[in-house]
Amino acid sequence: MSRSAHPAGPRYADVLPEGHYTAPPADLNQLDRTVWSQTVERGTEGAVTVGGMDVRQLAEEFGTPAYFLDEADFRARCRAWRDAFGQGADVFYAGKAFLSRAVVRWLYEEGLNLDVCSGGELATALEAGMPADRIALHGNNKSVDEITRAIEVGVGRIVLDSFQEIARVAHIAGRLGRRQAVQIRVTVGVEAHTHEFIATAHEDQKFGLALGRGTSQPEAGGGQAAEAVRRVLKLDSLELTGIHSHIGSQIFDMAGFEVSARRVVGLLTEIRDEHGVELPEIDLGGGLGIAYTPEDDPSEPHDIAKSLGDIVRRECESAGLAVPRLSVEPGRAIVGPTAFTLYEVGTIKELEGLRTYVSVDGGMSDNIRTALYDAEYSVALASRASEAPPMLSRVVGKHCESGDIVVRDAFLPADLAPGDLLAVPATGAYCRSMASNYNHALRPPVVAVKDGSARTIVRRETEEDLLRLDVG
Ligand SMILES: Cc1ncc(COP(=O)(O)O)c(C=O)c1O
Ligand SMILES: N[C@@H](CCCC[NH3+])C(=O)O
Repeated sequence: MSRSAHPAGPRYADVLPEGHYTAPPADLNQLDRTVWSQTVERGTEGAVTVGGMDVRQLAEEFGTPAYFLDEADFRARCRAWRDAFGQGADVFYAGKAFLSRAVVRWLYEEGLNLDVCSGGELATALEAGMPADRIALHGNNKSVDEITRAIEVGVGRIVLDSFQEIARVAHIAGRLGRRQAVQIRVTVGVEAHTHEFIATAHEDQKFGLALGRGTSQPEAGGGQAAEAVRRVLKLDSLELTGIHSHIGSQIFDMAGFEVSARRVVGLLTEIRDEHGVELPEIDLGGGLGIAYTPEDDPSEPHDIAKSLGDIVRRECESAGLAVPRLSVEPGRAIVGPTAFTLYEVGTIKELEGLRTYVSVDGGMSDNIRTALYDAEYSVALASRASEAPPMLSRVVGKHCESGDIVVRDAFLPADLAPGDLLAVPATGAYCRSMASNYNHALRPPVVAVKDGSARTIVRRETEEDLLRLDVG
């Protein structure tokens, strides 16, 4: 079989999307530090290693596809966020990005709190020993059971998302004889520069209560949020501790967070003026972007902490407010860069003059983000180095959909062959947690690697797991 590389030059530009870099990287074997976790490197035999372990050995032991999570990198990121925000602030890891018992223990040990948004996430957190007072419960439609369990176990805060929920949480807390600490989630009217499906602070969407007038509750005086504050302050079973805003996800531009901070402090000022109450907390949510390709340039936790801290302090000083305790909820920025997915190449199809389709043994069931958000990823030949010329490739999965794409446009060596291993970096967030059983795929394991040893923290599904649910 002979496959030719596409000639460099204008033909790449003809088939690549506008804005995509058209020149292949100078060295296909080089692992760009911006997208790989800290212990990943190419070993002396040319294969990629993580935590001192060779991917060929990992594939042998754990199979493919599989997510390999660099535990040292995860812990280092937790510490970086913790240290950047310091004692005067709280970092809540957003469990929706990826949650397992091991992760909860690492978070606990590294001094982070946890944001959960379902009964399942809450159960995982509690089972792994996260103290309830370090847990926040989110969600735009929490069930009565979820609210009841959260109050019974004593979660540190519930973030209220609608007028109905104010009444619901108050009723349940009252029935249980508790006074529950709550924040109110507001939409601050910022258009975050990210994919439409993951922007959450413009007013026309399902989350939060609008700072502006809003449309569904015309009776709400100065906006839905102000009305929510009035209602909560009247309820004995609720203790309003702060205001919450989350503007979206995979955001690089800090300007949106600054506007959000300014508007949230503005609401605190209005609350002080109307009710004579100074709320002690604000939460500015998560949403900080990570590098999926070498072109992405995310901010460091230290710079994020400084920029958010400065703006909150400045706004509070000018309004004459005591500076509230700040919290943030990074999910992707902590776990995203810590893992890569390892696949085995199965079939390769060259479409003359267009690109080469490289099919791997997973796909949209282990990474839905490319199909869902047009997300961009990088990919590297991981089981060996190669001196072959670059070949414009599309890495696709094995599912029955032509949209089943893992990496839309990438350069791989032209001598790629079935049996080679490919690694896709930055798949720690929203890949395993959004994985599905489409086509009855078995969801891959998550394997933690550290200091030359590897252990499964979430095991691979089996056909028995699938059939156990099929009780017909
Ligand atoms: C309320 C809330 N907090 C935190 C996050 C975490 O976001 P990210 O993983 O982008 O940091 C999300 C998800 O976007 C969210 O909805
Ligand atoms: N799941 C999305 C982000 C949504 C975050 C949760 N509010 C992603 O993969 O980018």
